[in-house]
Amino acid sequence: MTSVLPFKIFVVEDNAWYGELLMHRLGQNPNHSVQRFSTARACLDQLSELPDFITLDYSLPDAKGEQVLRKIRERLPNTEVLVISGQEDVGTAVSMLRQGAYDYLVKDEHTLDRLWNIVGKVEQQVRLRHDNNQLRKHIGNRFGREQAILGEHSSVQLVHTLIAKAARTTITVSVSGETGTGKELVAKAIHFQSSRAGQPFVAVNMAAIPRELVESELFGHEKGAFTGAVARRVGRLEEANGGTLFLDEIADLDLSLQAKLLRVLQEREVTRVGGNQAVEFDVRLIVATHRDLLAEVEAGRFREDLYYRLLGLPIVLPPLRQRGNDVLLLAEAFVRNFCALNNLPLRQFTTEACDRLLAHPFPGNVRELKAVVELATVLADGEQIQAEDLPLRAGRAPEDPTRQLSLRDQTTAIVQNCLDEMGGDVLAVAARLRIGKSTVYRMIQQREVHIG
Ligand SMILES: Nc1ncnc2c1ncn2[C@@H]1O[C@H](COP(=O)(O)OP(=O)(O)OP(=O)(O)O)[C@@H](O)[C@H]1O
Repeated sequence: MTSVLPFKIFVVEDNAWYGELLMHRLGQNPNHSVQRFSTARACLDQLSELPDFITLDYSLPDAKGEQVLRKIRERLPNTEVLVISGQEDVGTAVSMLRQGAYDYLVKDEHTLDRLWNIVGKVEQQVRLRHDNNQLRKHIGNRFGREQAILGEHSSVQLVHTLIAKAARTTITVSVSGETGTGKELVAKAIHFQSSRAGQPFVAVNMAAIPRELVESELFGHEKGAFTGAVARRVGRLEEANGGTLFLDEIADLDLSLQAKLLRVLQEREVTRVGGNQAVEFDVRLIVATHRDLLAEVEAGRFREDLYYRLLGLPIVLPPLRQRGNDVLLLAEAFVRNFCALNNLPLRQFTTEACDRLLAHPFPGNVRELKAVVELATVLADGEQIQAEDLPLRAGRAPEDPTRQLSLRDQTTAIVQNCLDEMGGDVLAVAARLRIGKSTVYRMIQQREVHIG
């Protein structure tokens, strides 16, 4: 924040003389814009002007300090309120501080100096917070320009539409897709397109944290909560407050922690490990997995209630091999960026190189494609990237988890295979597979398998 932006102060004081005194002192800083109100109502009516700081006389003609403070904090939770009282009363001071007052001053000969120091500190904090938000917005804009989700395939266009829809609200989003398909990119795009762009984006990968540390990573811990907890630590949920929490590889979360996460999400408050005070939080949740979460539910590895709590708006990222010519579009974009970044003359793919890229199954998806074309750019001798420059390893595309065969389909395939091998001899098949012959006969009767 530059010094040109005024720091807006409301002085709420019914004693005209004292009010003028406060205004005069605070107005000595040319960056301060100070307004005085002699009643609580007049101040509350003007809160839409978004003051940065409020000094509040405890005894106003139309309300007591507690009521006014509560109303201000409900509407402007980030605006600091300094209570100034004519009487020294420890009980009142404690109660006001508990309700979130920044400080409590008693009117005496030191009040103006103390007020000056406090306003200086708060102003610094507010300006820092503002700078921070500006920076985050700037990073967000850069993210938008540099980290665009590229692709013309209809499936990618649908992803764009869903991202825009998700960004308009705080709905939970569940992103699924094989490794390297861009799940984290989608999560960031939603965050940076949403009104939370100026707030934190916190990503946690469930598969990357040792099981015994997941709880304290997510929910935080108090000092001494367990061996090694040498200091209090704020959890990732609290860290993401006001912003977006991205839980990657959610299927790897332990069953016992799934129950705890569900509770925390439902109550919208979290208690640090070893602590006893619940802290409220406000986060948009985005989860991702490369597994079929419903299959995990069916297999008893993922809680059904949590599944439905997390499903929200599902976004499915298709594997690269199902995105047609997007492979070439992405490959060219990656080469262009890589050449620009390394001051290399632009390299083009030969027709054979394009054919090889189109034929490769890319089990590592976009991440693999990026690595392959960047290496090829380095390896290429001339201005063209030849098919031989592409370091493509022979690999099988991973099974699409949503298309995995059910147990029944697999049984049918095995029995059919065996029937074919044994020339339709039901008894031999039953003996070999150690299943009852009536099972095989029933499958034939129900036309699940056939002889010959
Ligand atoms: N459509 C896309 N356009 C441009 N870059 C992409 C696209 N999709 C993915 N990428 C890039 O591919 C890489 C992998 O993407 P990302 O990390 O988002 O995938 P992921 O699905 O979260 O991977 P994992 O399953 O391993 O966590 C990143 O460098 C990302 O920028």
